[in-house]
Amino acid sequence: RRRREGEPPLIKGYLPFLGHAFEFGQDALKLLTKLQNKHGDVFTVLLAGKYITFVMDPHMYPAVVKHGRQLDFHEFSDQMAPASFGYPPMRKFSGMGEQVQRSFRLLHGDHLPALSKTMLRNLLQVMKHHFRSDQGPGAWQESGLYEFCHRIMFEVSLVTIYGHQIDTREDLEHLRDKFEKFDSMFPLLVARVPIWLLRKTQTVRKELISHFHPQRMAKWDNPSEFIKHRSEILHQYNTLGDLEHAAHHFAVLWASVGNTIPAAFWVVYYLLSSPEALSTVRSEIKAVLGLEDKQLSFSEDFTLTHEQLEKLTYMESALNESLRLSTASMNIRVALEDFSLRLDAKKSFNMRKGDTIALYPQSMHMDPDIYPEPEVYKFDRFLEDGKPRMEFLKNNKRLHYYLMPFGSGSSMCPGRFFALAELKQLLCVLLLYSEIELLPHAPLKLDMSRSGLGILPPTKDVQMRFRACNFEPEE
Ligand code: HEM
Repeated sequence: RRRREGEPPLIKGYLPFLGHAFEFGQDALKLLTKLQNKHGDVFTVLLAGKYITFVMDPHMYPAVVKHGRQLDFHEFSDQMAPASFGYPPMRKFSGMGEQVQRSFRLLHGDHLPALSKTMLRNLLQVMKHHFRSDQGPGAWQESGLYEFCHRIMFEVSLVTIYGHQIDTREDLEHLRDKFEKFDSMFPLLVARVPIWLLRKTQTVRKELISHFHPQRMAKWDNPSEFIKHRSEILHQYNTLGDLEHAAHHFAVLWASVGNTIPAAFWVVYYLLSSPEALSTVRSEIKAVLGLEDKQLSFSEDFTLTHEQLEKLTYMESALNESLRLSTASMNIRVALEDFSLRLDAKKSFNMRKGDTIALYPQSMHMDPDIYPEPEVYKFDRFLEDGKPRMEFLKNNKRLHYYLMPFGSGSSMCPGRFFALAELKQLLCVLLLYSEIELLPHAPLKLDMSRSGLGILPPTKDVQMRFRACNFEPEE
C-alpha cells in the first residue's frame, strides 16, 4: 500500500506484513503514544496485515462516532465474533442482526430492575456459600482476589442471565475452568489465528459451546427475558443448527463476564488499597440504606432498589476511577465507501473503502492534561461538590467524551447499565456482610497483552483474606 494525497501518514514498520504488531501486542499505549508524538494525532499503521488508522485526539472522537453512515461497526464485529465464538456471520441470515440489536433493550431501562433483583438474590446465595468456612464461623479464609472475583462473578452472571442449571457446583467449576482457558487464548482468536492451529482451545471451545445446547437450556430454571428472546430469534432461522444456537449463547456469556470479572477485581482492589475510599464508600452505603452501625449477617435478607443504587455517588465515582485505570478497549469502525473524514475545522483525511479506523481511549484516560496524576487512583475524581462531575477539559476545551470503558456510538456496550448495577451490588454485599483485607504484595501491573480487548486483568493475582461478619451457620 502507498500513501495517497490527503491520506494520514502511513507507518509500515520494518517487518513485512507484521508491521508494528509485536510492539502493539506488548504495550499498545506505549507504541501509539510514540507514533502520535512523531506523526501527529492521526496516522495509519500496519498491524499484522491490517492497516489501521488511529485517531488519537479525543476532541476528534465525536466526529468519528458521528460518521455512522460511512463508518460501520457491525461489519467488523460480524467477522470477529463468528471467528472467535464459532457461529456463522449474522449477515447471512436476513434480519437477524437487526433483531439481535433490538433485543439489547431487554438489558436496560424498564427491564433493568428485575434483572438486578435476580442478580442480588443470586449474589447473596453464592457469597453465602463462599463465605462459609470449614474452620467455623468467624474464621478467616485466604484466596487470590482475582480468583475470588472470577468465581463469584462467573457463577452469579451465569445463573442470572441463563437461569439456574441442573449442574452441580463441581460442574460449574469445570465450566469456569474451561472458560478461563478459552479466555486466556482469546487475544489470539481476535488476532485471527485460525482455531484449528490452537488444538486445545478448539476442544475447550467445543465443550463450552455444548454447555449451551438448546436441549440443555430448555431445562434451566428462570432464564432472563434477554436470553429467552434471543433463543426465540435464533429459532426463527431453521438453517441454524443446534450447536450454532449454542455458540451464540456462548458468545453472550463471554460478553457478559469477560469484562465484568476484571472490572470487579479492580474496583474491589482499589477500594481495599485506599482506607479513605473504603470508609467513605462503606459509610455512604450505610447512609443510603439507613443501616448506620449495623453489620449484616448472611441469614438476614437485604434489598437494594434502583433508586438506592443511583444515590451511591461516591461508589460510582470510585467505580469509574477503577474503570478509567484498567480499561484498554479499542473502538473499531470500517469505512463502507471512499470518503473524506472531517475531524475538525482544519483537518480532514481521505479514507478508502474497507479501511479500519480506531479510537484507543486508554490514551485519553491516561492523559495528564485531562486527569492530573493519571496513574494515581483518586476515588472521588468523578465528583464535584458531592455531585457527579461531567466536565473534563483538554487544552482548556470541554471534552464530549472523557470516559469510555463501554465503547461509543453504535458499538456501545448494551450491558453497561446492568454491569454497573452488578458491580455496585457486589460492593454493597462485600462491604456490608464481610471483612476483607489485602495481604502484603508487590505493586500490580496491567496485563498489556490483552490491550484492545476491554478491561485488562492484572499480570499477577494478589492474596487477600476474608470472613463473614455475624455469620450464623445454617442447619
Ligand atoms: C464492566 C463490564 C463491561 C465492560 C467494560 C463492557 C465493555 C464493552 C465494550 C467496550 C463493548 C464494545 C465492543 C466493541 O466496540 O468492539 C461491549 C459490547 C457488548 N457488551 Fe459489554 N461490557 C461489560 C459488561 C457487559 C455485560 C454485563 C453484558 C451483558 C449482560 C454485556 C454485553 C455486551 C454485548 C452483547 C456486546 C456486543 C454489542 C453488539 O454486538 O453491538 N457487556 N461491551
